[in-house]
Amino acid sequence: MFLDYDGTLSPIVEDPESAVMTEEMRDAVRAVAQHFPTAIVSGRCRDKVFNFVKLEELYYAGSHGMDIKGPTTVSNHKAKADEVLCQPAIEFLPVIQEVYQTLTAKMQSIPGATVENNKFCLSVHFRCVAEEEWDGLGEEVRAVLDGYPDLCLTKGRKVLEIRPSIKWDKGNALEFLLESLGYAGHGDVFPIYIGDDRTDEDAFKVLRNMGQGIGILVTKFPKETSASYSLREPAEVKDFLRKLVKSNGIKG
Ligand SMILES: O=P(O)(O)OC[C@H]1O[C@H](O[C@H]2O[C@H](CO)[C@@H](O)[C@H](O)[C@H]2O)[C@H](O)[C@@H](O)[C@@H]1O
Repeated sequence: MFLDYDGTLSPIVEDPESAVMTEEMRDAVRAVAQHFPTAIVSGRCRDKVFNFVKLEELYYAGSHGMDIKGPTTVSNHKAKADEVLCQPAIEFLPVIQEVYQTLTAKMQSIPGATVENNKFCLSVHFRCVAEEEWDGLGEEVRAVLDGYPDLCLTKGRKVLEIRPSIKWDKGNALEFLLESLGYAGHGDVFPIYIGDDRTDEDAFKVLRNMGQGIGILVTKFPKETSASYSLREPAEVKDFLRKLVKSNGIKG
């Protein structure tokens, strides 16, 4: 089971640092993880996601999959429990931290703008910035990045994301996790990936190309997607997780 942290497990809030996971959601994820290897995949940094979720039995893939670590405790399921650590963008760490300092200084002049350090990537949030300032903010960010051709810029929901230009996304993270679990090439494995973000499409595509498992997009509105199913909001994700545990005759 693969879960995108933001949106599927936690609603969007004004302050990115104030995201939380409800106890009910934590219980639902804990129950699933008792029986199926479970990973949280997020654009946020791994430590932060762990602090929101606080479940040691999960795999965590932070920084859009560029920082993957296995569980620190064992679960009931029989998945391979070898130590897992994968950081394909490790050599970018100094440059990302340098750009973080520069952008933090630049964004001070734009009320409401914040720069989030996600270790192997950065997020410049403009959710709280006056709309007439958005273009100027984008230009400032692009001007900083002109000096760093090995970094790229993408746009999310009221957020600009800066990442190393390597071919590694949430889809690669999903493939890496399936391989680490010893599931690659096993036709009897059914991966489920739940996500709400544009960046989750890379993982949905992996499942579609494998012809195995399902991608579930969390959205209130119809959207073009490579996912096979949809759920409307985190509350429906929680119910789905509970039903999944029950339908397997497992006590959650
Ligand atoms: O991969 P995800 O777990 O979906 O993370 C994507 C981004 O999530 C966070 O941003 C989102 O939440 C913010 C606060 O609620 C909101 O302002 C923003 O619009 C959302 O995209 C996180 O802060 C980013 O670093 C992640 O990249």
